[in-house]
Amino acid sequence: RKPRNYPPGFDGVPLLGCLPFLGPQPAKTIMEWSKTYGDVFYVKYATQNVVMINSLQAIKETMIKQGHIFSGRQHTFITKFTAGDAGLGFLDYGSVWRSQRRFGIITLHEFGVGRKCLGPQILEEAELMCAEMAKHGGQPFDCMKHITPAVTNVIGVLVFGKRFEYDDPKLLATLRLLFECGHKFPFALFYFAPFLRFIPPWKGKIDNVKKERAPMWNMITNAIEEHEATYNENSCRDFIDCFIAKMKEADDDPNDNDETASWWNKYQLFHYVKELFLGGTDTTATALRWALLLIHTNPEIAKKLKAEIDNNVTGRVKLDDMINLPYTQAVIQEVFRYRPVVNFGTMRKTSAVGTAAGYRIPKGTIVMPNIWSVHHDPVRWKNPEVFRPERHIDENGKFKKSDAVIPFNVGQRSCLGRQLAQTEIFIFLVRMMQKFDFK
Ligand code: HEM
Repeated sequence: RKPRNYPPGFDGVPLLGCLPFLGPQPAKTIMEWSKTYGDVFYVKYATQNVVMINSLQAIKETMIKQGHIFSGRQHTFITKFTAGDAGLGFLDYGSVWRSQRRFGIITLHEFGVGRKCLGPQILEEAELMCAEMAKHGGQPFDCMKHITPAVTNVIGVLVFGKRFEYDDPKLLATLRLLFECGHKFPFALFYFAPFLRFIPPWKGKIDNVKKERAPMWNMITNAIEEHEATYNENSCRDFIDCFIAKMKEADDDPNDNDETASWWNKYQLFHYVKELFLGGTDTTATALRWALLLIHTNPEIAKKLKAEIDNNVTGRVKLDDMINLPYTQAVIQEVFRYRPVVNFGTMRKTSAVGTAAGYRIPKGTIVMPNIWSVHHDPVRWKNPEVFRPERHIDENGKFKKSDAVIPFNVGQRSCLGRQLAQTEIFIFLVRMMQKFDFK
């Protein structure tokens, strides 16, 4: 029996729920279903009901206005397997998540995120990446082969205080794992249908990730040990050092019974570091890949973009140049609108009873925003399936920042790495456009 005033929805078939009906583009299918059920409705994923939020208005109503209710996470077999139920992204809502999140924001800011001084660091990596790309001498190549290591190195510098050479086995092991996890691992399937882990071929996928992740996990463990051995409280070199400082503070105050204090430990540090790599690399690299593909397949847009950059940026690009590049900003915003990278955000769980579009959402409900449907809403976007950066330019030729383009989701639980990703995408893209023609 459904709880009172529960949203309408779709149960599908026993055991699998709606899974057999989602098709190759689930976000598009869910958007289609919203025509029948409305902005807020439930679907059964395997055996679990998930409330889908399909409009900007309902996403703001739940994730911003009722952020204290709609910001939890559920722990399942797969969150334990991939994230140890630690780190940041899979912590449930509450004081521990809040204190770890605050630490993440402050520490990233300390090392330049959200400030102009980050620009030159990223530019240095962009230069090295472009040099690798130039070695192909104009012949076709897989751009991800160069973008992913470069983006990984940006996180590496923030977290470990150093970058890797592109042929370093440690970097290559990290990239292999990113590929295994990011592209081939059906996380959502295991989240909703954990029983599949006992059944071939799904069991094989779990075993494969276990094998592939060992070198990266060892690398992080070794880096933490090296940092501990060389730690100097007068000079915090990177994210790991800042976390060690917190661990020492907590050790020095054994009377501190606050539940957040016990989370300053090595297990948490390990999972936090791992998550910055796994959450921040493939996403940013994929956004850049979409940008290159869309520029390449739209020669008029490519020409306009290149002309703007050539006319307004002298020499190496700086973050200060952004203000003079409205069309470039429009292209980036349109890439995010058109292909949002993370269509469903990350599953949220309600920590108390909430409301959405007039329905009652019980405590403990899994809720998913459909970012795709916000970005392809035909009422807001004329011809949403057309890639058209001009829609983000106003009548005076200025860039119009849109609060309806939400690739990082919104509210207190939105992406921790938003500013970092946006800076990287701007610098990498402009530098590639300065160096190459993507014909
Ligand atoms: C284009 C690049 C990126 C996109 C599209 C993206 C998107 C997202 C989305 C949709 C979420 C879920 C937020 C929610 O539940 O509402 C998220 C969470 C998160 N992202 Fe990103 N992300 C990107 C880059 C990064 C980078 C570079 C980092 C690393 C610094 C990062 C770290 C995280 C973390 C730690 C969380 C969990 C936050 C929490 O639960 O408090 N992301 N991201």
